[in-house]
Amino acid sequence: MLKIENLQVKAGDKQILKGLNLEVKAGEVHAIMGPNGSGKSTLVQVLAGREGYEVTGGTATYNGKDLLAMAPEERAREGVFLAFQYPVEIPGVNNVYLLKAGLNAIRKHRGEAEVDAFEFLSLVREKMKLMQMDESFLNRGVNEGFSGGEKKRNEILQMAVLEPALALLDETDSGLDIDALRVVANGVNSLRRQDRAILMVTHYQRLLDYIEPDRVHVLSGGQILKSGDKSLALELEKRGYDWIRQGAAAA
Ligand SMILES: Nc1ncnc2c1ncn2[C@@H]1O[C@H](COP(=O)(O)OP(=O)(O)OP(=O)(O)O)[C@@H](O)[C@H]1O
Repeated sequence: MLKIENLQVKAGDKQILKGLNLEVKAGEVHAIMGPNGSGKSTLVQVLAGREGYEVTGGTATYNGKDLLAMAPEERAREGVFLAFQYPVEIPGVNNVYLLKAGLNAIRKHRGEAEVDAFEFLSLVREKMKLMQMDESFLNRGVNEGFSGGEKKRNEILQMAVLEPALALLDETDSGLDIDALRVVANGVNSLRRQDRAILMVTHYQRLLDYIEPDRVHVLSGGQILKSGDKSLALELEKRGYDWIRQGAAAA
């Protein structure tokens, strides 16, 4: 579904990604871990099409298409979804409006009719129940005044309603209390499907106890230095990142 080859990305004067390779197949969940400032957020932001980054080399192919050549809204319509590390507040735009507009844009792109009001409401209610969110959140401004954890739940609610093909989650676990972590993980797990891929950035192995990844990658210094199964995350928890950096430098 997603194939990244030799991706090089700059922001300002800084070369952040320095030849990153990664392949994620449909049905798989991959975790990206790595030290602060290594380029994890940059990777998912560039895949989602955020402005401010310059791709200086390499490719990213999504379902056979050149992802980097697509406008951000085109990527979203084609099923790419990014749950932000720091979800933005959009005062004046209520949550239910955003969800409906997003869903209708995707349906229109697929040549489907707009969602029926009744069908939409029952879909949203079902997903809010899954995320253990009170319905009063629907009529509030998007993330406006939400607590940190509520914003993260709201990101997963959006994802559950929009049903993306490629979900990118940037530190969705940060700032969540223990119960909320379980709720968010349940929400993500409910979206695991053979035709969907999930790429999640996290610092903590504990998220991976709830959402079991197929692959774990260590991004350090702008490259994937090591990949493995979930046992790699346990090893990182014990040993940190230095041994990986040293191993790469020696190679
Ligand atoms: N616009 C920019 N101009 C200059 N440097 C930038 C810019 N954007 C990001 N960077 C730098 O690029 C590096 C990678 O940032 P990024 O946010 O991708 O790291 P990260 O791996 O997600 O870190 P963390 O784990 O702390 O969230 C950082 O050193 C950051 O300061």
